[in-house]
Amino acid sequence: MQEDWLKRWQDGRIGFHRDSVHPLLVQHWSGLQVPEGNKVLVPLCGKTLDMRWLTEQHHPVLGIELSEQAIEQFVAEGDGEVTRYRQAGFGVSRQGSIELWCGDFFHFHIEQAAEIEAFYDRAALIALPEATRQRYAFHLAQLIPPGGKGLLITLTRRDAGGPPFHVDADEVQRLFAANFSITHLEDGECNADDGFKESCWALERRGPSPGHN
Ligand SMILES: C[S@@+](CC[C@H](N)C(=O)[O-])C[C@H]1O[C@@H](n2cnc3c(N)ncnc32)[C@H](O)[C@@H]1O
Repeated sequence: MQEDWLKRWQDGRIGFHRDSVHPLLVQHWSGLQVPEGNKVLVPLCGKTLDMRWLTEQHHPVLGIELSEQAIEQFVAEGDGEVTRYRQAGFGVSRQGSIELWCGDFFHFHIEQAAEIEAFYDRAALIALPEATRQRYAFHLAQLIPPGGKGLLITLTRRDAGGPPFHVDADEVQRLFAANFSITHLEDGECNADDGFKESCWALERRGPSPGHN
């Protein structure tokens, strides 16, 4: 699966990439009331421009992406000096207040996530096959502190293909309800060509349960 993603970047088959900021992010981020200065985790970030928009809202961003090519394209398309260093087995590229960690999201652990307070997932969960989505939801919960908030954009589709994979409201509940409170924000329009329909969710990491030490 990881090889497939690297190959996609090599071949330029990146139809998921948008050349403008995602409208659901612009519409719903402020409603989460994430304080300025809080660092936002963007798992499976590709080279999304949404990360630049988040920095314009005064959030430092930490993106994690398998493909070095994606990261190189992102920084080349941006402004400003790039600093590169290694940390915890990842190659990190920093440009302004965006740091991009090159490697497997599942190898990024809580020790590296100390400053993360929020997250943004567009086309990360839905990029993963069913068996990996449970692991993703659990891993994400380990990285977000109690009270931390995030915006999640999922997708449903008429057929059974993927990626992007079909993730419906029941699955969002199944995956996240144990660790997050979930608010459904909006369903987008169904695209007449491919039958894809996006949905947007606000998640808030639950605190430790009463009596839990
Ligand atoms: C569908 S794309 C979405 C990218 C971005 N979120 C966007 O909205 O444009 C999924 C991305 O996740 C990356 N990826 C897949 N599996 C990964 C993993 N285990 N760790 C880090 N990145 C991964 C792929 O290389 C690809 O760039």
